[in-house]
Amino acid sequence: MTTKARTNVREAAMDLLVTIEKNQSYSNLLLNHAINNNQISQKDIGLLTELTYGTLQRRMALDFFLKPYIKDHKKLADWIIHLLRLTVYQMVYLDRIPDRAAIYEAVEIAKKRGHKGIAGLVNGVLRSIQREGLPSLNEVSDPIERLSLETSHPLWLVGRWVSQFGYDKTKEMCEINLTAPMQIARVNLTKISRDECAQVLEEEGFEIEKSPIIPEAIRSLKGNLATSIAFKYGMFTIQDESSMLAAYALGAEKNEFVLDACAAPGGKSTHIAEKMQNTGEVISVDLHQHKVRLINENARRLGLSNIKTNVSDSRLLQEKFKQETFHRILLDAPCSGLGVMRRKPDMKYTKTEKDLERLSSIQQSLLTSVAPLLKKGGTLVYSTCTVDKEENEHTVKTFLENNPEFEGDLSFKNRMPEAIQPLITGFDLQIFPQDFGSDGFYIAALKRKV
Ligand SMILES: C[S@@+](CC[C@H](N)C(=O)[O-])C[C@H]1O[C@@H](n2cnc3c(N)ncnc32)[C@H](O)[C@@H]1O
Repeated sequence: MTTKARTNVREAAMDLLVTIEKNQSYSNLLLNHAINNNQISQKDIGLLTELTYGTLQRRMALDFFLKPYIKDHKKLADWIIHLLRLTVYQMVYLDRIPDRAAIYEAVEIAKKRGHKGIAGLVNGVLRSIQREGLPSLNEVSDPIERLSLETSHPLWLVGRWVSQFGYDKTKEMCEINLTAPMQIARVNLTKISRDECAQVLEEEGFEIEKSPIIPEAIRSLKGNLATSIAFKYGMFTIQDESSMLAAYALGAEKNEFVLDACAAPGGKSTHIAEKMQNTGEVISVDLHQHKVRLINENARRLGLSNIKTNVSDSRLLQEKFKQETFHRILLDAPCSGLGVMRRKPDMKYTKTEKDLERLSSIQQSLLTSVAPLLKKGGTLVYSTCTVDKEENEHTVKTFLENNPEFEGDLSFKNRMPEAIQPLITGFDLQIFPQDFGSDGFYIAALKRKV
């Protein structure tokens, strides 16, 4: 890698970090945009991703390290702060980059983007850190505050998780959230077997491993599966293993009539439709036209003709469908997404406790509104990609208290993949990211009494 290319990558990472923070926009979307716009070479994509995600992931710890060396944080332009964070990230967490190289590159960027004085300041701060070392996190005596800083999770969230799940589980979760997630795909069994799909991808140059958890899932050890020819031919869907469990819990059978009430972009609808072997009908509803278009595109790519989409507010579906219409209903509710922080690290700093309260009331009203559409004896699955008792257990408990014609479905364990069954004791399941390395996810299976 030439020095010039490296400078460009760091500068691109710095610009990305500025934009992500300013616009509070999604890091994954902006990263792809930056790769295409800056014509980042294939071999530099890895470094750009690592620098951007790593600096975002570790932001609070990096600020803790920088604090004694910056007199007035507020006086510095945003890009200088991001440049300093980015460089300290390399110095602390990336062994393969020598400190002097990281500092040299930062000073060059500061010269180019600012003036001599700024370059001197950047050089001074970084050289002092190199000479005097980092402040120790052991100085923080409160264990919750220390964990929050060490793993860069907001204090309110760490405190909330500790009170809900205990310190040890929270620590494991915060630590795994700092690691890069694997890319997982669900093979479209209506088109091809898992073995055949793995072989096709290996012939394309990917390195594939079979999921030990989900019988139709594969893991990509090398390469972005979305760029494969097999993807274009609809042989698989990119989806996390935890998300695949929702269709298992629902257990839809051939020729049934199924509602997916919050369906876009269609990850679970298409899984359900595949499990029904392209028979029956899946009604896939979402609030937004542009998102519903994605469900249609995915269904087309996968060759599934048993999905019918509908742009609606699912709280109003009783105006469109008669009571007791569906054999099964999935409500994969809008949620705080605390289970997918590894994929969207910027989210850690934008979510607030208020968001969780607001969501809990939306989830409650969605559940109450779709429930009457279920046939007697039918199955209702409630799921979220979050780890929070208010949005999960509490939402379901309140629903059951107010709707005595529903009960927990204890038989759902038998429908789940074998590897998951030992985790299930009742009618619901909270998956933590540290359980299998998959996303944090919650599923509750309910039944309408006959
Ligand atoms: C967790 S995402 C669904 C992911 C989807 N099930 C999948 O597997 O691809 C939640 C979805 O709910 C939709 N949504 C939010 N409020 C809604 C409402 N009142 N009615 C219908 N859809 C809603 C959002 O637009 C979002 O696409």
